[in-house]
Amino acid sequence: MATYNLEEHYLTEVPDQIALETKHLDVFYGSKQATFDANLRFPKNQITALIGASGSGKSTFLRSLNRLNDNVATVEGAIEYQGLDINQAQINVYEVRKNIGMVFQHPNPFAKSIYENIAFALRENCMTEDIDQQVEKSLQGAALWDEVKDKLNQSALSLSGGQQQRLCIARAIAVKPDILLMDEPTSALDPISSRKIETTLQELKQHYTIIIVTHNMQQAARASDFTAFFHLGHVIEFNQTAELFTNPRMQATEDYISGHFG
Ligand SMILES: Nc1ncnc2c1ncn2[C@@H]1O[C@H](COP(=O)(O)OP(=O)(O)OP(=O)(O)O)[C@@H](O)[C@H]1O
Repeated sequence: MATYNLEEHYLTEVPDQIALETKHLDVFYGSKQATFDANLRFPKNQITALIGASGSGKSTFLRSLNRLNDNVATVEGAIEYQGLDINQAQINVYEVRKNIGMVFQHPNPFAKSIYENIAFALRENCMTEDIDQQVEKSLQGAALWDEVKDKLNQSALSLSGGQQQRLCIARAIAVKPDILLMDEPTSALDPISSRKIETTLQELKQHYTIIIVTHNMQQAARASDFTAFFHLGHVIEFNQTAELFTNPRMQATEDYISGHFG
């Protein structure tokens, strides 16, 4: 497939602050290439949605951003964060993951109390000061505090799926990352829980840059500021979400967002 020229990615307004940038990112599983020459700039304190058909390389790309593909795939190209290429072998991946956190598709709280889920993450990262306060702050950030403040010692597994996912968000933000990666964080949840997380994202973006993979077009349109469209491993369009959904430049984007794909 031809490489698309995405000099400015069709952006109608180029954002002034960039939190993370990929340059010529290629990802291979053995000899099979899953992501081709991905050049994306993620605007700071904004939500960017990654959309595209199943198998188009969204998760592969997302997981590369905080080195979760180490030992799984070969990732070539640069991932620039705070002036460093964090895709270099000598970079400390634990430090990368502290700054660039991940929330997975299925809520995965530890089989510990609600409190311990967060306190444990803090201790693991040597953040042992004011743990009670940090636990409360993180739960408030994930819009869960009011629902759990009277049962912090109960098992996290006693929470509903939506609450568990917000606990995972609280755990991710407890260690004060800069960037939150989210891989279909609401796909296992009911619509009300999903909407609650979408609302939470709007609060979180004041403090974090968020990159979210979603299959839900309404969610991408409602919740994100920017959208990147992946097609057969290529990023073929990137723009302000409102613009991409109302005025897609590429036929493949139009086909996908209007449901004529596959
Ligand atoms: N661990 C792996 N080993 C080998 N191939 C993989 C692996 N993970 C993904 N792939 C392949 O890489 C390609 C991209 O997959 P990826 O999961 O990134 O797509 P996606 O757009 O996130 O799909 P979905 O929306 O279904 O999650 C697919 O062809 C997939 O089969």
